[in-house]
Amino acid sequence: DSVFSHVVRAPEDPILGVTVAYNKDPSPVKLNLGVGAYRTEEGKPLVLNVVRKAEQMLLNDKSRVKEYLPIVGIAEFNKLSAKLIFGADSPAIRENRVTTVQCLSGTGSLRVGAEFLARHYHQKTIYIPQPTWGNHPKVFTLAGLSVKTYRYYDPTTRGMNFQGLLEDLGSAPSGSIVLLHACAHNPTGVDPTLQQWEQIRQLMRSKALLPFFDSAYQGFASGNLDEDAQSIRMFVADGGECFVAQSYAKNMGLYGERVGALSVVCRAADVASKVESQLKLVIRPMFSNPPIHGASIVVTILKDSNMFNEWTIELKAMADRIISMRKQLFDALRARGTPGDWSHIIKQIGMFTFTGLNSKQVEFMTREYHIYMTSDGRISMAGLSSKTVPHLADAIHDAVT
Ligand SMILES: Cc1[nH+]cc(COP(=O)(O)O)c(CN[C@@H](CCC(=O)O)C(=O)O)c1O
Repeated sequence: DSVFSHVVRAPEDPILGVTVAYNKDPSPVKLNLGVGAYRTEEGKPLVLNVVRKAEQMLLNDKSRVKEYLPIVGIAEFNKLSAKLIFGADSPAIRENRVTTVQCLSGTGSLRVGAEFLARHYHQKTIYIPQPTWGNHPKVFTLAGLSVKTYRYYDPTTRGMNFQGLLEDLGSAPSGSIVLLHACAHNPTGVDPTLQQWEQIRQLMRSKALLPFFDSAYQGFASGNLDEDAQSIRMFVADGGECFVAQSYAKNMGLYGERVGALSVVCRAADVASKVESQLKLVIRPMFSNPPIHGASIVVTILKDSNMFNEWTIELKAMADRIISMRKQLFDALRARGTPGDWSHIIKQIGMFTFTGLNSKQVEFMTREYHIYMTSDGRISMAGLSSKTVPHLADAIHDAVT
C-alpha cells in the first residue's frame, strides 16, 4: 500500500474552508460572508475597470515578454509600492533607507519578512494581537519565530482593550517584534485612534520593539489611501526601523494574482542594501522570483496619474458600499428590535464586522438560514447587498432571541 497511507486528513482552513462549505450548499438563499473578498451589489466578484484597462494595454504591448523577473521582482513595482505606502514625500525613501521586494501578496510578504527575521534578528519572539487574522500565527511559527499575543480587543465594549495592549507591549522583552495591522483590523474592525497610535509608537520606540506592519486593506478602511497609511508613516517619520507587508489583493482586486511587497525601513542606506541582499537569499530557495502579470498591472496603474486617479475613485466606491452595508444592517436590526447594542456594526471599519455572535449562534445561522461566516462571529460586509441584508438581519434576530 501507499507509503503515505499514514497521512491523516487535515481540517479545512477556518476562513477559506467556509467557502468550501458554501459552495456545497444547494440553497438558493445561501450567503457567503466568510472570505474577505469584495462582492458587488449583485453579489459578484469585481474586476476593477482600471485593471481591465491596464490588462488591455499590456496585451496590446507586443514588446512584452515572459522572461524571469529578478529575484526581488519588478524594480518599478517595488519603487511605486514603497511610494504608495510611505508617501511620495517619505524621508526614508528620499534617504534611500527603504528596501522593497516583490512577494506573493500579503501572505508571501509576511512569510519572507518572518524568515529574514528568524535568521538575522536577535529576538525570535513576535507579539501578535488577540484576536488576529487566523493565518498569522502559522506564518510566523513556520518561519521559525515564537508567537505570543498582546491584548487588543474588549468583547464587552466591542472596542479596543487599549490598557491591556499597553500593559502587554510594556511587559514584552525589549527588542521583541510586534505585528501591527496598519488599518482595518481583521477580524475586529477596531483600529487605534491617531492619539493611541502615537502612544503605541512612543512605547514601542522606548523599548526598541520592532514594528512589523501588515497592510492588507490600504484604502479600504477610510476610502483614502493616505489616511489608511498614517499609522505606518508615523513610525517611519521618527527615523526608526520597521517591516511592512503590503497586499494588492483587496484594494486593487488582484486576489488570485498574488501581488504584494515586503518593505524594510532601515536607519541607513547601506544597511538597507545589505538587508536586500539577504532577502534575496530567502526568496531564491522559496519561489525564486515572483509572477510578472499582476505586478505589471499595478505598475501600469500606479505610474500613470489618470489611471491612479481612476483607481482611487473605484477604491472609494468599494469602501463606500461596505460602509452603506454597515448602515443598512444596523438599521435592519433596529427595525426588528433585535435585542442588544449593535452600534459596533457602524463604528467598526474595513471589510469586517466582528458581530459578537458565538460559535453556537453562527452554527444556527448556517443551519437555519444558510449564512456562511467564520465561527468567531466575523462577517465580511463586502459579501452583503441591499437585497440580502434583510435575510441576514432575520438570521441574527432569530439567533439572539
Ligand atoms: C490582515 C491580513 N493580512 C494578510 C492577508 C493575506 O492576504 P493575501 O494578500 O491574499 O495574501 C489577509 C487576507 N485575509 C482575508 C482573505 C482570505 C484569507 O484568509 O486569506 C480574510 O481574512 O478573509 C488579511 O486579512
